[in-house]
Amino acid sequence: MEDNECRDGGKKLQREFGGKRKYSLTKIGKSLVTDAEGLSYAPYVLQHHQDALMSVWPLVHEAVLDPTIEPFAKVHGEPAYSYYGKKPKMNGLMRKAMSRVFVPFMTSVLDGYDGFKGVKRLVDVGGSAGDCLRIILQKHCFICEGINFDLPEVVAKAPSIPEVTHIGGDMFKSIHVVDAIFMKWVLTTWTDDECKLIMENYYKALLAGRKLIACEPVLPDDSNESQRTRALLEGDIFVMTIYRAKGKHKIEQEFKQLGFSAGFPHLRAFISIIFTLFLSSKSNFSFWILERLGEYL
Ligand SMILES: C[S@@+](CC[C@H](N)C(=O)[O-])C[C@H]1O[C@@H](n2cnc3c(N)ncnc32)[C@H](O)[C@@H]1O
Repeated sequence: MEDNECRDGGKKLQREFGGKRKYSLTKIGKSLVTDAEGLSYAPYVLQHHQDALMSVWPLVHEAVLDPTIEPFAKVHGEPAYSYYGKKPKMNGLMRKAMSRVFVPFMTSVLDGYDGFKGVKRLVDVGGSAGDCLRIILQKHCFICEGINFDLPEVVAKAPSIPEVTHIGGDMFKSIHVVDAIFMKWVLTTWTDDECKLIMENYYKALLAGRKLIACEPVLPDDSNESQRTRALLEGDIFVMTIYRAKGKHKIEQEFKQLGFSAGFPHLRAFISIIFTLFLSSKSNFSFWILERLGEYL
């Protein structure tokens, strides 16, 4: 809560309660309390402050000086994805943390975007435990089958979800042929060359006229001091430190070039502002709808 808000709130309460000082939670404090939908930011805060992550931050400068250094792997001897896969407690906390982010995110996506129409088989690549897919299938009953595609060790622990098949694999090698590919928060952890490789595999897996729906954070062209830009850049630094030193957030033009180089000449961008991400800040996600050459209207 801003100082002014605190002072004004304090005065108001003193008036209302006959001069007696009363205390209440600030907006940020309230976000840590479980809401009516059973969600809270508390696991998100706890997840970001786990020892395994905190011990990596002091090495962030090394990754800036030399991007071949992976701070997480240097501290723990292996990359974050495989490390998390072996730690059920950490994985569980991350899932709880992410649910506070992806439930409002997916609700906002599905309220504002109708591009799933006509899709019968959908794959969520890097879908983790399949939670996003569950929300998509609940809203869009016309989708007959959802495939949650992630690393074998991740899907091995995924809970059973009606109409969802969990498939373990490697998106760098191949993925299943479907009507549409959904992907959220995946490209941002890979280099441009790796992103291109992933997207070329998607292109091969998609039949003519089908599409890739990519939901990724998009940086503004020019950096500024706004809370939104700061939150996006903070996400970029988080990825660099915890996941991949070479992974980076991109601006719109970079996404366009990437899609084009992987064979997707048509790109539509939908911008969604997700108010609830990163506590009080507004965060800007774009959905990049990449379509196969000339075959999709
Ligand atoms: C940042 S998480 C995003 C998870 C989910 N899409 C979301 O938005 O909450 C990236 C996901 O990609 C998965 N992943 C990493 N490497 C992969 C690979 N080679 N093939 C398939 N999935 C992979 C990770 O296991 C993880 O679940």
